[in-house]
Order: sequence, then structure tokens, then C-alpha cells
Amino acid sequence: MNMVNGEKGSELLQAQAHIWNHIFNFINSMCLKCAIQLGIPDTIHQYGQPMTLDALVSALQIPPSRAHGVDRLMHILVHSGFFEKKKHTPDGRDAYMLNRVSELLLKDNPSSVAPFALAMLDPILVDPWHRLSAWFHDRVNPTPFEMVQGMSHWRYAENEPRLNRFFNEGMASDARMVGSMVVNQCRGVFDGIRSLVDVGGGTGTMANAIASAFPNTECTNFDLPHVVADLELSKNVKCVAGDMFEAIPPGDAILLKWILHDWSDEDAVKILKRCSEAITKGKGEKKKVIIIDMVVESRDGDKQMNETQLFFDMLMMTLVSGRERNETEWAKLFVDAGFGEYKITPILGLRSLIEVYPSS
Ligand SMILES: C[S@@+](CC[C@H](N)C(=O)[O-])C[C@H]1O[C@@H](n2cnc3c(N)ncnc32)[C@H](O)[C@@H]1O
Ligand SMILES: O=c1cc(-c2ccc(O)cc2)oc2c(O)c(O)ccc12
Repeated sequence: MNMVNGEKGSELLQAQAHIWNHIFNFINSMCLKCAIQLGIPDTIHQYGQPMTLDALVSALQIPPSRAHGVDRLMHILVHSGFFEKKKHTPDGRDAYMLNRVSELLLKDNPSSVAPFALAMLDPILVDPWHRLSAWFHDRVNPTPFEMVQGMSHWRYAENEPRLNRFFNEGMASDARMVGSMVVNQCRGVFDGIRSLVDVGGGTGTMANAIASAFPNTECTNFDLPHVVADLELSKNVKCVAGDMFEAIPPGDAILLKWILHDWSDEDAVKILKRCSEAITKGKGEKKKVIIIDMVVESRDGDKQMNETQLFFDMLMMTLVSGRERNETEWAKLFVDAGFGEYKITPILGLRSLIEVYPSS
């Protein structure tokens, strides 16, 4: 039988479509970036009602000769779930509305993902992906990022204010969402904690949220000097600059949100040992390390969740010599760093809150 006829032929065409879909996946990312840069989500939001193409083109100040482009851009963005389209009541023309996804792209949404999207899709962070295969043969650079930029992601952020700003803003918007969930849904985690240090706390959003929900807990935000320089934090939050591989300020509890997945097992154990020293010096009775990170697991039937876990693991390998870990891998880190029991609370979607206790 001819290969391109019958069942074999249809399998072949399906395989080809699958490959095309993956080749062109970057078009989804680039259309998203374009929509954010043009300000489409904010423009529709400010309009306050479903917005026709003409109204959108005019508000965006795009020349009428490019209106067909906005039409086609909106078509793919509706298809990929970023906006809703409905018939405009008086004349039956199409009109666009925000949905829960595009609300997360609004500039004034405290949980906006827009800064992250712009940072991730900037050539600085896209170029390393073009070097991934070369990196597998490279014996020198810890990450594809370092291969391209000649320095680590953290050093680069220190020298490049634009990346530093986008990255810190992206982290802060995530910390606003996670901070409010943690202080509302996991209050018990902070019971009896007299002092807490948020290690690698970025611009202090988590420390501020914890300090305002638990005024009796003395909170410290600890990060690299260029991150904490000129920070204005709540008046009951201390700010300390330093290197977590050298020493961590003392506290009953150490918070590590999205820290350990940035590092290899060897470095993660070093950080945990510094945490162990810091809680030993804490003055309270109750002591623990609180980790907010992903615990990789196979989620039956949820292809998107599984794929997102894989994306994050690749992101950690490409940008920052880290990895995502399953429960067995986490448990090994805790044992190697000399800790005792741990408790995982899977409360933050793809991420969990892990409490790790000193060995008795
Ligand atoms: C992925 S971000 C997480 C930020 C924050 N914890 C959050 O989740 O919003 C990692 C943080 O670790 C900080 N960091 C990296 N190396 C560090 C070091 N050696 N000592 C202290 N902080 C460090 C970075 O500056 C950055 O703020
Ligand atoms: O470089 C990153 C990017 C992210 C990231 C991107 C987009 C999102 O919607 C959320 C997060 O997260 C990172 C991270 O957690 C980390 O520890 C290092 C680098 C990055």
C-alpha cells in the first residue's frame, strides 16, 4: 500500500501536524508578548464594555491600514484563550472582552504576570534557548544562560537594571498572590514563630505580608545587596543584605520561596545547612524551615499541569542551574542537610508549602 494512503497516510499527516504545532508554538508566545506591548488587555479593560475591532484599533492608535493585523492577532489570542469574543448588540459585529486569563495581564493587577512575560520573552532570556544543544556538549558553563551572557543570571541581574526590574516585579507579583493565600489559608504554619527570615525574599513582598498578618512575628527580608538596595518595607520589617551561601540572619523560621529550585542538589544542601545554623540561633521554642516550591508529581489526566512542571524544570536548567524535584528528591536534600521530619501541604496549585523541622 502507498504510505500516504489509508490509515498509515492519516497517521503520517497527524504526525506532521504535531510537529508543525510544536514548530510554531513560539507564535503563541510572540502574539502574547505583542498584545502586552501594545497594551491590548489594559485598553479593553479601560473601555469598560465589549470592544469592537474598530474601537480597539482606534484606541491603540494603530493606522487603519494595519487593522487587518489586529483582527488576525485577536483571532489567535481568542483561540488560545486570552480573550472572549461576543457579538456586539446593536450591529452584530464582533467585540472583545477580557477573561480570567487576560485579567492577569493587566498592569494594575497586583498579581499581574505581564512583567514575567516581558522578561521571559526578551532576547536576553530567549537567546540561551538557542544554545541549549551546544550546552550539552559544553563542559565549562553551568547553564546555557552563562554560555551566552558570560555570567550567571544573578550576576547579570546585578549589572542589567532592566532585567533586574522585570524579574523583581515578576517575583513580587507572584509573592503578592502567594503571600495572601499563605497568610489566610496556612495561618497555623506561623503559630509560635517569634521571628522569621525570608531568604532570597526579593523586594520584600512576602515579609511585608507575613508581618502585617502576624504583627508579633519579627520579619526580616534577606537578599543580595543590589536587590535590597533602596527598598522601602513596612516599618516592622527589617532588611538585610548578604549572601545566603555565607550566613543567614538568625530567626525561628526561615522562609525559602522559590529558592531551592534555582540550585543544584549540592548547593541546595549548602543553603539548607546555613538555614539550620540560622534557626539554631533563633530565640523561640518552635523552629522550622518553610519552603514554597514545586513537588513534582504526575497529575493524572492533567496534561497542562504536567507540561507546566516540565517547562519549569527546563527553565531552571537553562537559566539558573536548578531543577524541580519530586518528594523523594526533596526528602534526600533534607536528610543530607541534617534535618528531621517534614510535612508537605499541597496548597498552592503547582507548588506546595513544605515545613522542615530540625532533627531531635
Ligand atoms: C527566584 S527569586 C525568588 C524571590 C522570592 N523569594 C519570591 O519567590 O518572590 C530568587 C531570589 O534569590 C536571590 N538570591 C540569589 N542568590 C542569592 C544569594 N547568594 N544570597 C541571597 N539571595 C540570593 C535573588 O536575588 C532572588 O531575589
Ligand atoms: O526566570 C524565571 C522565571 C520564572 C517565572 C516566569 C513566569 C511566571 O509566570 C512565573 C515564574 O520563575 C523563575 C523562578 O522561579 C526562579 O527561581 C528563577 C528564574 C525564574
